[in-house]
Amino acid sequence: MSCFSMVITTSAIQRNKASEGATTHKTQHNRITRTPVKLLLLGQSGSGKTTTLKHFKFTYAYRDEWAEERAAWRPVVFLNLVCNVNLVIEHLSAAMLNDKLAATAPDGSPKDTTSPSEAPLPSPKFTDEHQRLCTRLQDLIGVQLDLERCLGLAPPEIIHTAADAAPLDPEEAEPGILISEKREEESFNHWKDGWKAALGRLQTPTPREESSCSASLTDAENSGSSDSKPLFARPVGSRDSWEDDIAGTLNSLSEDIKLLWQDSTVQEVLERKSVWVQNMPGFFLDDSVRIASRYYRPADEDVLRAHIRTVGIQELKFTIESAPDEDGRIFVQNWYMYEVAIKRSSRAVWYSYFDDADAVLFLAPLSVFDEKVPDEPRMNRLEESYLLWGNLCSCDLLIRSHLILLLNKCHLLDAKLKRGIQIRDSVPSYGTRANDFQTATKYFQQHFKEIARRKSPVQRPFYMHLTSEINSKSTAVIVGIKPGLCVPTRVHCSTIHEARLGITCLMVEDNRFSLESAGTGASGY
Ligand SMILES: Nc1nc2c(ncn2[C@@H]2O[C@H](COP(=O)(O)OP(=O)(O)OP(=O)(O)O)[C@@H](O)[C@H]2O)c(=O)[nH]1
Ligand SMILES: [Mg+2]
Repeated sequence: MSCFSMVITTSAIQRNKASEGATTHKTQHNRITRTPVKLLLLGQSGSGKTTTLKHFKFTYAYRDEWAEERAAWRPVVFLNLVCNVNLVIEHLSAAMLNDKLAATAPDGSPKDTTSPSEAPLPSPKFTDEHQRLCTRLQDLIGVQLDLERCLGLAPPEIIHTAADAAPLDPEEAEPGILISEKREEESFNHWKDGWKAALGRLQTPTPREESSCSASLTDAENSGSSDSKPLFARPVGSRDSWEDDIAGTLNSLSEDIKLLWQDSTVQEVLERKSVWVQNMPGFFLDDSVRIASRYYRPADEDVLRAHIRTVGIQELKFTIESAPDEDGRIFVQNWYMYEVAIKRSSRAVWYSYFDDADAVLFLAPLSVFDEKVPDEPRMNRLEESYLLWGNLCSCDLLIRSHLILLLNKCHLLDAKLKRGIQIRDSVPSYGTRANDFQTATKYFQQHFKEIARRKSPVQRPFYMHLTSEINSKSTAVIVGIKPGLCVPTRVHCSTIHEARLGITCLMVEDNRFSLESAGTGASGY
């Protein structure tokens, strides 16, 4: 079976979008429709699933479609920035309070330490200006609530209580992972009709779907409607007016936000608490002045960097066409991609809905090796990825699907290691290996490979890539699963390349094309 992948850089895509009008001979050619491709995107929260979808949308949507989508992300960027500020203020206020308490304590000693065994550090130098900043920026708490309400964000995920919880699979039951299967199923039932309706739409294409190249990022939960929706619900009423109100508030606080983020004491407070805001999803503090300008409109890069948590299933459809071959044939192929944001406990229910998936793209961020799963403080995030990956590999229902493992956020991993963060402190099995990028990625790759070997009911190949999904200079997207896949005309490739061994990456950079066998990827087994 042959497989190949295509890696497209953002800059190349933009150039190609600029020349969209160039393909004018469609009607004179024989159009041959190929079997659709169905791709599943899985991975823990924040692993980069939506970002991957955005890459595809960015690649295949017409300019006006993308422009509309991009504009719709403006309030999400606002929300991300406001959350960044509120997080910083929270830590600053706590540190100032701690400082005050220490000053009034009988021995007058500051309480801040880097670790209990270390001597107390001298207190950071707080001034009245810090207090004033906290006061002036406190309006942003209300702004955050307004934005969340206006964006129609879903309530927090189901909270698993010990009372109604039971381990799903005794083999997998680990301390701190008690999950209510019943409540997950209720949640699943809430949106699975949307999934069925989505399938219905696939069977009766709308005129838009029949057009030569269309893309729509829709929310399967609301798929009873034929309109495509952006990734979140828009509020009723004049969107421009509430967005502009928020833009006005941000604009009036722009200078304070900048002062806050550039303040050395604030940086010291965050560092002591090991709060790396810059590594968190949706970090925009370095761009606060630009974003808080009254006429701000998101750039493509902002959209890739913005984060809003996906609930349920997101669907992206697009059609790609080959360039006409010598016989004047144009191959047309529909692609359906689904981001599945469901807890691991409900996999038994939902896997059956995807058993015909051609491939599963599993995203596992490597930079999270020292982070905990929110709401499950005893679980390491890398450990969660291992669990999810093991579940996927062992699933009989998905046995026919190709597995592509993207070890994502590599540049963040590199940055953490360069800051001196020791992997062995969070991953004891790492032992005394060198704490560098190469050794670490080799170790993590080996671990994922080993899980696949142990858990797969039958031995099958899978493909592994090191990626940075928001780094447009490196791997951006991977497409192309089936033999004979159409190569989109938009990237001006007229040849279909088949890989002899595993995955081949088609590199498109600065108008130059090259094929790289496996690139940063590696096959399993
Ligand atoms: N620095 C960095 N950030 C990334 C990378 N890939 C994704 N992100 C960011 O990580 C955040 C989360 O990415 P998403 O694509 O929304 O993650 P997701 O898997 O869809 O998350 P949920 O919908 O919450 O399950 C976003 O702010 C992205 O911009 C990466 O390679 N490097
Ligand atoms: Mg998502």
